Amino acid sequence: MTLQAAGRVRCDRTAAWAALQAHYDAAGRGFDVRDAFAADPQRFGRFSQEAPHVFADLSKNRIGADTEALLLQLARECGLEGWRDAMFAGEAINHTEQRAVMHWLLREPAPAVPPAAPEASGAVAAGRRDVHATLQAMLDFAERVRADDAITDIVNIGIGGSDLGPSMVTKALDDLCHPGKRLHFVSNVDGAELGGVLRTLRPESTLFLVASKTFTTAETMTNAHAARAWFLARGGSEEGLQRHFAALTTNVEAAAAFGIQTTFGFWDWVGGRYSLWSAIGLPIAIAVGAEGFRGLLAGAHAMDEHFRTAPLERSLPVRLGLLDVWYRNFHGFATRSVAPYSHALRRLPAYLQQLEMESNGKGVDAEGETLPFATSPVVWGEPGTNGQHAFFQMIHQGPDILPVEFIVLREPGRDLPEQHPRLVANALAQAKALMQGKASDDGHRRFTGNRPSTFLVLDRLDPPSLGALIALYEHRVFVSGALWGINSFDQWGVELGKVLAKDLEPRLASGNGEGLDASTAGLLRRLAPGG
Ligand SMILES: O=P(O)(O)OC[C@H]1O[C@](O)(CO)[C@@H](O)[C@@H]1O
Repeated sequence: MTLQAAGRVRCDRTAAWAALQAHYDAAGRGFDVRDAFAADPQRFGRFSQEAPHVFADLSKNRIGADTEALLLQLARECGLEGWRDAMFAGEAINHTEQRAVMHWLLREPAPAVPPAAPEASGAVAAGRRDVHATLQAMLDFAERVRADDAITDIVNIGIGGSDLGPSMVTKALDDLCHPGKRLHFVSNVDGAELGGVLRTLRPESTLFLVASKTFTTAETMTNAHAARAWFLARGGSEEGLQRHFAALTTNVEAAAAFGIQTTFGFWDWVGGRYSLWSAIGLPIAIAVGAEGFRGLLAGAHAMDEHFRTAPLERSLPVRLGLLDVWYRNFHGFATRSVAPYSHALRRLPAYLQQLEMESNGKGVDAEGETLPFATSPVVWGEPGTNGQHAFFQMIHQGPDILPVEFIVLREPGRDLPEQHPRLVANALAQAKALMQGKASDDGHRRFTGNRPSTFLVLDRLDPPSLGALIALYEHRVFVSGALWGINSFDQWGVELGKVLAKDLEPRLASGNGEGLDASTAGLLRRLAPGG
């Protein structure tokens, strides 16, 4: 599909792009957030945004009203609204794989269709028919596992999108998790991970979930076969396998060939990194129950509706996505640090790394033409306050500008709530210090300030708020990807390494480097037994 046929215009081919460059040269480069606050008493209100379950303060960023107006013009000239509507209409916007992009459909409440929803296309109508029956079957299964005292350990075997979402969410909702179920997530093909988990388990009290959209991913299949061998070697029977293994996949035939009959399916229109809302979310449903899982979906749906219906200038995913474009393409900021001030959200940065960098880490536009500008920032981070005692030195005083995104909960979690004010005060203090800086004659003690940050606030970390937060990030990635003119929904960049690993693995035994480059051949010899 050409960009033009899709009603899209690549950002650098718009009038707004040139206007933004001129605006950057004239005012953006030298923009000082402190001066902007002094000049505009309404700045906090102007640059904050309510969205379902999430409040965002963008006011400490290097943007003025004129910047945002131009960015919004850019979004309109790029055809963002049409592209967003195409996703919600079930068009095959993932054109390199000929697939619709409908993770949002998994979150629609059953059976109602939102009254203002656009006319359903074939893909949407078909999806609606399947989604709720599958969801109900999966939630019933989750409730049965929750009620089964004989099952104490659930092992999710999956990688990438079949691991990061459920792993992040179950940790985030730990306060609500079933106290009698231990969840384990095994992703790495390094046997140390599965081996370490298996050492703590008994086959009769363990449920393995083999989570793989394709059911072909080498790491997952290797670990699944090893888990099955472990189960059988410890007295488990082939019939027992049926009670102790379930598959979460779009490839039901491959799961059956593996010997698993209990399979919860999903569809090719759910991208791996967008799949925690599908059967891939089964570990979440076991942990927090059907009601909790439905709460997660409801929160995400509320954010979907916000994204689908809010005017661009009041849409939080749009405002954040535009800020990303402004920072990446005009200021040249190469990274965004994510700092959740919440131990429960400690895996959010890892989750976002896949969501953002696998979606928008592309160097060509939708037509395959090499892009003359940068795309996804490097997303990284650690929970606060830990990051403060590690890399915040560089964020405060290093020569690079590293925008930070703080995520803060108004209400404390279950444990030691009296420590919560200290946690929140630290987040506020970091954001303030970054912006304000500190004058000093001693360069070592000087803080230049004017260092940008965004502050996201959730009232509490419950399933709806978390669902909304994740959907917010999904749509924000959609926005910047739409402007960059790329396909945010494929991931061809992971393929080459997979193919080469297949060739190299058998060579490791002998160290045979024939036909390889000198470096790889040398390393092979060094890594071969006795090398
Ligand atoms: O769920 P699957 O098919 O095992 O894939 C796992 C992951 O591998 C990738 O295809 C590539 O790393 C991801 O996009 C995906 O989430």
